Amino acid sequence: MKIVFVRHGQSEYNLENRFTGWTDSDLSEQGLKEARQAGRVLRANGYAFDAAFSSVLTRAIRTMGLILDELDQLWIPVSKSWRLNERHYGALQGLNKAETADRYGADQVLLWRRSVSERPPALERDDERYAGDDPRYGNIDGEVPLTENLDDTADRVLVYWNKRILPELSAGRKLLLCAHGNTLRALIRYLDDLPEDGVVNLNIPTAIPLVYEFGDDMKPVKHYYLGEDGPLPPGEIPRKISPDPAQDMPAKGEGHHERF
Ligand SMILES: O=C(O)[C@H](O)COP(=O)(O)O
Repeated sequence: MKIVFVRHGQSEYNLENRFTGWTDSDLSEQGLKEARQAGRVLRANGYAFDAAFSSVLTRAIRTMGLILDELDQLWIPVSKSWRLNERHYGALQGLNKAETADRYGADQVLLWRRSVSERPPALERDDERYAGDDPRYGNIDGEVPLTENLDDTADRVLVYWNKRILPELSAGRKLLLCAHGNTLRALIRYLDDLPEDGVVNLNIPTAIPLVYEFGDDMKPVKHYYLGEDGPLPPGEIPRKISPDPAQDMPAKGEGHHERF
């Protein structure tokens, strides 16, 4: 049983090095290319899907569409849920990451970005960035978040994983999930039972298909990133020039890859 995880291609906010979270920043030109390339990689490896899942944020939906287009599979059932949205970045949303580090210190910004328990300052409900009035969140059970840490994100992602994705996966359907850096970190932390320092050092590159294979007990047995010629050897993730410093961390920051 297999599921392919894909972080969306580079977004406009990624390009501008801004905290994004629930802001609906679309793919940049580069991100559009990356998403199509992810589709071509999957096609070159003979992948075809029975169903696909994404968040309700445009960058993930568009990435999913471009991948399915490359696979000539735009027709398969797709499901979108706010539960797969990026971690809510609170009042940091829209701010430049480097300027925020200058203002609050790099250590504080690293905690906001990578710790599992640290919540960024919360948004106020009267802030124009508050998502509560957005019709796409009309069916949310509970309140639209004002900020989240990685544990909060995991709580809502795992409800969807257990209720919607796991049953399809265990029925043998081949699935594609297009989501976000921190949504995928939260999910992978759970699937691989990563310790806290493992997840702090876990960075997910944009638009590189990450395959998870499961055994009959629905525990992951194997995972690997895909390149055009098949699974990439550990540590050989295509490194992209990214304006987002976290995506270009040296080997020390690639804890996840060491686990292959
Ligand atoms: O929401 C964001 O800003 C990005 O998608 C992920 O950002 P991070 O690397 O700062 O967590």
